[in-house]
Order: sequence, then C-alpha cells, then structure tokens
Amino acid sequence: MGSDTSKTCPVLKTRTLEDHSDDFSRLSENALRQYKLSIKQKYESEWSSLSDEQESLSALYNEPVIIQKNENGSFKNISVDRLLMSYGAMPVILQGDSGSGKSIIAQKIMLDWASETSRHLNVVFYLRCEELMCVSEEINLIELLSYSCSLTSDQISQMLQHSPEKVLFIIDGFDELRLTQAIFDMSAITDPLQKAPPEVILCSLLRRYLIPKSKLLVTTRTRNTLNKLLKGQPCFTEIMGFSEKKVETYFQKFFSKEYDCVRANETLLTACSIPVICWIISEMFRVGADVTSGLETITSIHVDFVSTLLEHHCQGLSQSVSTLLRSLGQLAERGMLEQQVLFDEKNVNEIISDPDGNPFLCRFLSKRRIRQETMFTFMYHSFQEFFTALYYVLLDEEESQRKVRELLHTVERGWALSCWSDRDFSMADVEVRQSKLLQPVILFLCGLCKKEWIPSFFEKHNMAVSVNIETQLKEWISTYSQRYQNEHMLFILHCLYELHEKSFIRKVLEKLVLIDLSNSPLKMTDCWVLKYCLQCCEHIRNLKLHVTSDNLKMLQPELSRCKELWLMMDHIPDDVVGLVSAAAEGKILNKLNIKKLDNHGKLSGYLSGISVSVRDGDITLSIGTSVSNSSVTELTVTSPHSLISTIDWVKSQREWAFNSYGYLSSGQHEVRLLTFLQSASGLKKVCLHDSLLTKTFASEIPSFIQACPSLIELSINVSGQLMLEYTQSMKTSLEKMGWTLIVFVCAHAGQFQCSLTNLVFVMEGEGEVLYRVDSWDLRLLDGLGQMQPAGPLYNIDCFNGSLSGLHFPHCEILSEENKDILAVAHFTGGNVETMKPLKVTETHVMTDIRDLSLFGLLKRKIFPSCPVIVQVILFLRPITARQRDSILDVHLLPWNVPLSKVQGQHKESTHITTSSKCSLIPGSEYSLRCEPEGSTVQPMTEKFECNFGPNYHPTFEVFVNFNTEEVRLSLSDKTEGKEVWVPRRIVFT
Ligand SMILES: Nc1ncnc2c1ncn2[C@@H]1O[C@H](COP(=O)(O)OP(=O)(O)OP(=O)(O)O)[C@@H](O)[C@H]1O
Repeated sequence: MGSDTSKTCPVLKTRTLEDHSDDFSRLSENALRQYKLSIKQKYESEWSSLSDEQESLSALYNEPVIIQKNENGSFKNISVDRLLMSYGAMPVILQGDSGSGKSIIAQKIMLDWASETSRHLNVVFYLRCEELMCVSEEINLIELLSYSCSLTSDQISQMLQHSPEKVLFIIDGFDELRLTQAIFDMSAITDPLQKAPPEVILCSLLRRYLIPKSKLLVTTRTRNTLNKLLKGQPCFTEIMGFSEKKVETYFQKFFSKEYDCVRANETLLTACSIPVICWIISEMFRVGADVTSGLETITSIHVDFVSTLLEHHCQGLSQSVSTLLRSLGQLAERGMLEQQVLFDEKNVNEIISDPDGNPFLCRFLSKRRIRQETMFTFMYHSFQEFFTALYYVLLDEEESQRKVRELLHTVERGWALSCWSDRDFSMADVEVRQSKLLQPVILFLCGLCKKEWIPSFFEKHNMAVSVNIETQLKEWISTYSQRYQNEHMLFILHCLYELHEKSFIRKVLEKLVLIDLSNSPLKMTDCWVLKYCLQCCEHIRNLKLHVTSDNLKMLQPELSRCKELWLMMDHIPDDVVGLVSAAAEGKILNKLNIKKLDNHGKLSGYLSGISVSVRDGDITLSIGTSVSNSSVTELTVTSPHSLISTIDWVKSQREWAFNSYGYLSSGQHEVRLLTFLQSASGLKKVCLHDSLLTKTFASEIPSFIQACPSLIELSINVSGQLMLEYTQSMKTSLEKMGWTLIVFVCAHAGQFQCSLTNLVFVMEGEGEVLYRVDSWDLRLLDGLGQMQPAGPLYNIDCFNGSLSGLHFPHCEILSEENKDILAVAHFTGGNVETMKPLKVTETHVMTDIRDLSLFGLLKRKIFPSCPVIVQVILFLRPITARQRDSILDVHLLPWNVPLSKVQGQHKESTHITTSSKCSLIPGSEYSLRCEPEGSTVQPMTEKFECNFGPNYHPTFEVFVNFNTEEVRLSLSDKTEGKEVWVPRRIVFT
C-alpha cells in the first residue's frame, strides 16, 4: 500500500478553516451549479430501451417498498426521501438482490439533490464500485472523487473541510469491491491525500477513518462483510420490491393495454415485484413478444427474454446462436469467478465477435477519466449470472459436471465458513462473500433443468444440454437442506421452485424437522415460492416465518399444512382467525404461535401474540395484549367456537381502548373478561397473567366459577401494587413479583381438592384460599434430627378464616415398617413444629390446622429405605436448526411433586403424556433404556433421590435422530437389572 502524501493540495496546506468559509461560498456556488447541471443532464437522458427510446429517470422512476430493520427483527416502511434523514453520521445500508433497483435509488437521490429537492446536503458524491475497480494504480480520496464528478480537487478539498456533515457519499455496488486480506491488515487511512488502492480508500470511508462526520449510503447485495467493516450500528434498510399497485403504475405509464396480460397471470404479476423483471417484460411488450405463457420461473423469464432478443436483434450476426451464447457464457463466468462486471474491450474482443452489435452487452462510454478504453458490461448483473449458468449447461458433460461441482462446493464452503467466521473481517469473509455472490448461478442452473419449458429453447437453437447436472443439483439440495434449515433455507426454497418438480420438492421438505424463515421479513416473491412448495407437500412439520399481513393473505390457505406454525408479524391482522380455527380443529396444524414484533413501543390496545395448541381434544389459547394491565390470558376450551369468540372479544376491547383512549381501572379488565367468559362453551381452564387482584375482581370469582360448570381450574398470576394492599393479611412472601398464586375458591363448606397439586382443603364455610408451592429451606430442619421432606412445601392463606384442615398428598407405599414415619411440619415465626397426622390414607396425610402459613410433609429416615411412588415425566426439547437429534428429558420425581411446577421450569419444551407411574427406592441406582438402537442415553445410570425443588433438572437425557417419530423407553434397577417401568411407546407428536 503506498502513501504518497508529497503531492499536496495547496488549499489544505496553507489556509485556515475561517479563510475557507468565505471562499467556499463564492467558489463553490458556481462549481456546484455546474455539477448539479451535469447530473441533471445525465439522468434526463441516461435510460434507453433496447429500441433506443430515451427515458428520463424521473419518468421511469417508480417508488419501491423499502423497509428499515430494527435489531429486534421488527421493521417499518421508509420512503426514499427519508432514507438519509435523521441518522446523523450513521451509515445507511441499502440492501437488495440483483435488479432490485439499488442503483436507481442511488441515482434518484443524486437527481433529487441536483434538482434541489433535498436541501440538507451541500454536496453528494456518487461512487460506483464497479468503475473504481478498474483503477489499477493507487489513488487518494480527493482524486477518486474528482474522477466521479465535475468538481476540481481544490473544490472537493474545500467542500470536505467546510461542513463534512453536509457531505453525502453514495457507495453503489459494494459487492463489486474485490476485498482481500489487505483490507483486514491495512492501517487506518485518515488523510484524504494519502494514496492507496481504491478499495482501501472506500473501506476507509466505510470504517469512518476518512471524513468521519460525513453521511454515507452504501448499496449492496450481501450484508455480512459490511457488518464487520462498519463501526457502530448502521441503519439497515432493504428493498422489498414493487407493491402490486406500483407494478400497475409501472406498466400503466407505457403499456397500459398490455398490462392486462400481466394482471391475468398471478405468477408473472408476483415476479414483476422485482423491478428488473418489470423492465424485461416491458422490453418484451415493446417488440410485441408473447408474454402469455411459460413465464413461471425467474429462469424461464430470462430464457424467454434472451430468445426474444435473439429473434429481434441478432438476425445479422456472423456467429451461430450457440457460439454466441457460449462465448457470452464464458465471459460471464470469468467475471463471476473474478468478481468483475466491467470488461475491457480487448478481452471482450478475444471472446466475442462484434460486441458492439451484441444486444446483451452494454458499451460503457468512457466519459469518465478512470480509463480511456471502452468497457463492456452485461445489460444487468442478473444476465451475467444467467449466462454463467447457461454456459455450464452447454459445456460437454464432463466439463459441465466439474464446473457445477466446483460451484456447489464453493457455495457450501462459504455457508460452512459463515457459521464459524471471526467477529472481525478475515480471509474467511472473502470466501463467504464470494459464495453469496455465486448463489444466483445455482438458482439459474436449477431453472435450466426444468423439464417442461426450457428444452424447447435449446431444441430451437440446436443445443445439447448436460443431463447429469440435474442429479448433481438434487443431491446437493437434499443434503444441504437438512444441514441449513435456517440461514439458507429461503435460497433452497427458491432453488426448489426453479426446479419446479413437485415430487422432489415434497421429498425434500417433508423430511425436514424445521423450516426456519424467520430471520428477515419475506418478500412477495419469497411468499410465492413458499406457497408453491407448500402446495407440493401433504404436511410440513415445523415452519417459522416472518411475514407482513399482506403476504400472509397469499400464504394463508397453505399454512394449515404445517403441524407447527410460528409467525412473526408487524401487526396481527383480523384474518388470522382462519388459521386459528384451523389450528383449533387440529387436523394437521395443531400448534400455532403468532407473535407481534414490537416496533411501536408498548401502546395500549395492541394484540401482542396469539398461540393455539391442541392436545387430547383440549384447545389451549393464549392471548397476549397490552389492553389495560392484563398481558396474557390462557384458556383451555373444548370447542373451537369459544376460541374464535374470545379472540373477537379481545379485539373489540382493543378497538374500544383505541377509540376512547379508554383505560380500564385496575381489575376492571379482568372483571369484564370473566363476565364474557361465562358464555364460552366447554371452558376448562383459565389462567390470567399479571392480573391485579382487586377487591371487585376477587369478589367476582365465586360467581364466575358457579356460572361455569365445566371449569376445573382458575389460576391467577398476580402482580402489582394494588394486590399488595389488598392481600395485607397474606403479606408473607407476597413481596416477590411474578408469584404464581393459585386462587382457590370454595363456595361453601366441605372438602375441596386442587387439581394441580391434589392438596385438599377442609372448609368450615365459604371462603377463598390462596396458596402456592414453595421451596424447602433445609436449614429449618436442622433441629429435627432424622427428618427429611416427604412432599412439597405449601404456603397457604385463607380469607374469612374458614379453613380448618388440610390433606397433604404423599408418595409413600405404606407398609408395616413405614406406616408411622410421616409427620406434618408447620413453620411459624421462624420456628417449626411437627404435628402428628390425624390419619394417613393411601394417598393423603390428614391434619387439623389452627393458623396458617407454611406446611409440608416430613418423614423419618429409616434403613433400608422403603419404595415410593414416582412419576416419570417426559419433555421434548424445542428443535433448533443446528440440531441433529431430538432431545428428550426424562425426570424421575416423587408422585406428589405438581407437574405444573416442573412444567413451569421447562416452558420451551413439550410435555409428552405417558403412563408415568412406577415405584423406586430412594438411594438406589436405575438405568434408562431407549430403543431404537443408536439413540444415546446419558447418564448410563443414576441414583434416585426424592427431589422437592426448587430446581427440577432431568435425571436422564435421551438423544435420538430427529427423523425418529417414536421410541420405546424403559427403566431398570441397576443392581438386579429388573424392569421397574416396563417399556412404553413414546410418540413424538
Ligand atoms: N425504482 C425503479 N423504478 C423504475 N424502474 C426500476 C426501479 N428500480 C429498478 N428499476 C428497473 O430495474 C433495472 C435494474 O435496476 P438497478 O440496476 O438499479 O438494480 P440493482 O439493484 O442496482 O442491481 P445490481 O445489484 O445487479 O447492480 C433498472 O435499470 C430499471 O429498469
């Protein structure tokens, strides 16, 4: 890297800043006016169609949808006008695929500035990376800028010094920079007069070493490398393409009659959301080509377009069509491998005869001072990608296979490296980037294998196609779809779509445990591709998507083919009700999760999430909302009807809250909800999170329970200040926020059993019992000698003082030796008293009580230990994309540990119901066996201990191949090898 600072700029060296400000206005005004004029002239006449009709940029320009992405995955739409506003010196990244219109937007910003519609910028520099890569010598920033505009070095120097915060650099086509280790190793270039290769200068701008206060807009197809080069958090935006309305506007401008045939073909209409496809189709209209059929894939659109051009613009060529296409392919491939989009005349002439008359190449006018000779480029980058793929299929079989093998290997290697690459830019990033840029070639190769349409093109031009490529591609897709179910799944779906072979798509997708497309919001074309792929399958196991509500409409009919569906959305639209009903019916879809990504802050009235799951005929609905204080409501019902009416009700509340800016006073929302729920048929369980248990709310509970005969559980997770005031009588341990209190309501005298814990309350009269399962503090047992816990610790309180007795569930198998070992422990005021039970039945220990607080069962340690009743609890861990195995957690716990308590610690996992009862001896060792062979159990053996919390870790973990749908589990005594829990079939649903 050179650093020729001897060639100094006199203005920079000899004057002070103050001197500049006067000069600046005088000098710059004229120069800027000239500069702006040249920009306007350029963009007024730059665009010409193939038939040489001139268009101005303003006439051609159509506003695409651009989104600005937030760190939490949420996004908002942003207009081009606002793209550069209010981010200060924070760089703005504009990402988009080939042909999405990045350069057009960059040029539109230039034109707007030149037309003085944006006044917040003094000067804008447009740096096209592909052109700068033709500069072979070292260069400083000032020279580099003067190459790209009509200003002199002196004028540029002044402008950079005068108010750098009002200078905008647009770096267009970052992917064209050939980055090497030099970027990583380079020392900071901070002086605008220091020379270096152009890519190093551009990277210094990006890294904010040069003119750090300036504004920066970078356009790129890929994001990883930029992420690493940019200091701080940039503003990320992405071009999503034209909306349907804008596609119409595009065609109405020039081809209003012909637009009807685009509108009539939904596939084509969707493809036209990609701006360059709009251009291709309008060029086909221009020459009167048939666009009514065959345009199903992006490849087929390119093939048809190439065919049309060959017909209309290549009649007098000296070469045969196949020679022409091969030579274009050779040039394209060279560029793809060497990251080159501009080719000098000499090289082009060696490969292609008469490049000037070739409609697929554009001559690059050498107005610029970078190089004097003429350059050529493909009309759009997507054609360079297409011709590379075409070249591969036209080679002889052996060569073709070799090239495709290398391509697939390079792309996969980049994928593998991207999983492991360093935080800083390194050589691995060069490969990752190259892999990303080559991906579209694979896509076109898939499209060229398509059986129905493409061959006619080859037949017409008498060209043979290598058939083995198809097998290679399919094998590659099958293998890597399994490995990359997250990062590269969208690309794989696009490949499958281009292949357009239903049976193959089904074979690939039905095997996958997870299709995770939740990284980024899907574009219209992504959704179209996904829709087609889903249509090919009978069912999909687990699909995660990030979609806009508009795109959900397109996908919705197919989504009920998923067994589990996760949606991340900008807002939850009303029509998700269709999906909710499908999930509630539970035919295929039996778990639905919809989450709203928060991009508006916590505004009252938003539905923040809906989840529905079905198990054994019970439908559980969980609704998150920020209306009032209630954030999540969980219901279990038996009829889908109740589900829909509940969602409707929540939405009506939301509207009410919105329209009236209403804020329901504490507990009022819960009261309204309970009143509404009385009409929900088949209501089994209600769980309210973050509720305020006010006096009014509490007083509504008994009548609610009376009105809902099917209700078996009402659980209220209480929080908030008012709760503290109201429950002064129970102030012990209520300070902790987020308590799980089970509000146990007894409407009259009698015995009531809590279905969650099996604890029985003996009531003298009407009353409310509040209790929770607490953790033992074993230090409290220090003075009690040979006693140990024999059940959970319960923290109990009761209003109206009507609780007179308790029956504690136990897990002992009673015999002569152990019939007297149980006692009840009562903790008051830091002391513990042990009480002899009134009676011990097979299941419960009964006692009278005088006052309330902490109670638990104790048992005397005896030798040898007696067996206890144990539950085998199974949880299937959530599947992640990188996971090769399904992981099953096996817990061995005393029978009287509440399942809900264990579930609470493993919320992410799925509980698998099984006949779980067995008897084990505390202190003995057991081993777990799992079939089929090949699954792993860890540890091999484990000692069973009676664990009553606070933590419930699995006793064993079982790893089985994720394609396994069923296993057989059994538990044996280690010393005698006797089965203590005979083999059970465990189905992973
Ligand atoms: N906003 C737009 N309005 C009208 N036409 C557009 C727009 N954006 C793109 N196009 C059409 O698509 C063509 C390709 O756009 P452009 O060259 O800007 O894409 P790009 O994203 O820079 O592609 P690449 O990454 O391949 O360089 C344009 O020449 C134009 O015909």
